[in-house]
Amino acid sequence: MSKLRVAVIGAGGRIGSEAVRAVEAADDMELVAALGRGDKLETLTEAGAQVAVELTHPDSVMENLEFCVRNGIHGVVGTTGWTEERLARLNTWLDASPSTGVLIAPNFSIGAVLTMTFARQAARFFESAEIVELHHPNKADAPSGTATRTAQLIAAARHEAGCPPQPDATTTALEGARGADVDGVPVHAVRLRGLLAHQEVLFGDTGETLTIRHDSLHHSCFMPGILLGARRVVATPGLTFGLEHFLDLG
Ligand SMILES: NC(=O)C1=CN([C@@H]2O[C@H](COP(=O)(O)OP(=O)(O)OC[C@H]3O[C@@H](n4cnc5c(N)ncnc54)[C@H](OP(=O)(O)O)[C@@H]3O)[C@@H](O)[C@H]2O)C=CC1
Ligand SMILES: O=C(O)C1=N[C@H](C(=O)O)C[C@H](O)C1
Repeated sequence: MSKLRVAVIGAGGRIGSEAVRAVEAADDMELVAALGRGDKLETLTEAGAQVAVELTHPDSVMENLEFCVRNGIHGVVGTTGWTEERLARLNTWLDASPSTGVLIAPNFSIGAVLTMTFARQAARFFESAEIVELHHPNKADAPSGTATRTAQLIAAARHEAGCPPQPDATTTALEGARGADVDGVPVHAVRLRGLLAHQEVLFGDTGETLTIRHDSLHHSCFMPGILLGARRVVATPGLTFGLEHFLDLG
């Protein structure tokens, strides 16, 4: 069987360099291009890439994806900074290239995906929910893509269940003291040397709290998700948001 022809964009970065090694080590894949900043996107088409793994920066991802989708190259995207407006633009490109698939995964680690799933399940049972995400200080965006997605899932589950807004008697506060408001869920971002990527989802109700915590300790934790995404996206046209859709979680 022929190998899947995979390229990595952002190949010199923290996660990109790990992804290069993971693709090279996968028996069913061939690394056909490894692009850094300033490299020509045409390298992807010249190399015959079927899938591009995009791990760059929120300022770069849109231009890279537009090129990929326009040229029928499937995308596996870990880069963060997604907004409704950006997703709408991406969907417009995908509409014009209907056999192309793009997976955007706010987090490729299985533990983080499960954290989001468990948080969504727990959301309707507790009056209060807050998120603390903790990352290395080189991270460009806050709150993290994972925390934003987790908050959106919690908010949607609470809305579906008819939960009222969370209790919060704060009337005076320093700016930022109550975190960022993501669909009514406060999200607090810590940036600390020594950390990689960590998240606590805190739920509270009368007489009890529930904390779901996940820790990414090494970039290798993202690799099984990236490789799975590359294998599945080639047969999944359109936009898939979240690795959970490829995990058969039930
Ligand atoms: N979904 C997930 O599971 C994960 C997602 N991420 C996300 O991935 C992204 C990258 O993170 P991280 O590796 O820590 O960041 P880094 O800054 O370490 O790496 C990004 C790399 O991309 C390069 N780059 C920037 N723009 C381009 C471009 N247009 N073309 C090619 N290369 C480019 C950078 O080059 P230069 O240094 O010259 O700027 C750098 O080498 C972030 O958005 C992060 O949040 C990270 C981990 C897991
Ligand atoms: O920048 C990072 O490091 C990470 N970014 C992603 C995010 O914003 O959620 C995934 C993970 O948290 C690591």
